[in-house]
Amino acid sequence: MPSCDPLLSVKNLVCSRPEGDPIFSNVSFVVNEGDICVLRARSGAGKTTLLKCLAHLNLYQGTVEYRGKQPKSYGVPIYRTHVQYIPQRPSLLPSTPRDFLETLSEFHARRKQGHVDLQHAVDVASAWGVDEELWDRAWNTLSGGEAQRLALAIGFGLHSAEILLLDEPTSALDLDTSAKVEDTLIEEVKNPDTMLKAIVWITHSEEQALRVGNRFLHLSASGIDEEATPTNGA
Ligand SMILES: Nc1ncnc2c1ncn2[C@@H]1O[C@H](COP(=O)(O)OP(=O)(O)OP(=O)(O)O)[C@@H](O)[C@H]1O
Repeated sequence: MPSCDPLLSVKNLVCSRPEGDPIFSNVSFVVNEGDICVLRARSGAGKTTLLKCLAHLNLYQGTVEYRGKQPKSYGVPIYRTHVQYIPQRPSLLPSTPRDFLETLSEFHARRKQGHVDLQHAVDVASAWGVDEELWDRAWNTLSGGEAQRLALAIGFGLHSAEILLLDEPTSALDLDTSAKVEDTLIEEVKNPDTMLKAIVWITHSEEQALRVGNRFLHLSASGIDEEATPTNGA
């Protein structure tokens, strides 16, 4: 019988600065299959911090459950392949995109997470205008937009994430390239034959929020509100 648990369930999340004062508290929401949840808030409100909590990369209080179970019951590394955070600035990674993809794919193969299609990542990046030679350049020599597209393509190529947590994924891209990336991501969520089932997507752009989102979440220090349309100037 199919599970009736939401894909991701977040209850009473609190995340604090090292000094102890909370960045946000009382954050509760669910993510269901087919959702592209746009997450907006003023700068510094804690959007990146929230995505890192969801990926179990930050300490938090409260509960995060993926398909009804907490990250530790999957093993945190496995959990992170299913609920995958893609940072805004991948250029801080060591080595090259190809090395990173191969390292991750070896990890996935070892854990028998299914087929690891390296060529798929290369093809997706090409469709987004990334030259193949960039796969072998050091991350820190790539432009912000090149690094951003390669990091996203790696997320796709691994075919293991059911939920992508995207931190301003097109912030470094021009409008045309951004539109291509948006279309690929939306199609991937809509297509029942692909692994990807939902996205939580941070954007400062109201226009982009309206293009990609079917749910609109607004984060503040006191919690998260769901809105019918994205908040102006978030
Ligand atoms: N490791 C840390 N130590 C201290 N403060 C931190 C740490 N990480 C984040 N913060 C603080 O937490 C707050 C939220 O940061 P976060 O990056 O999550 O905000 P954001 O909403 O994503 O911002 P932006 O829209 O500018 O990217 C900020 O005030 C930030 O300075």
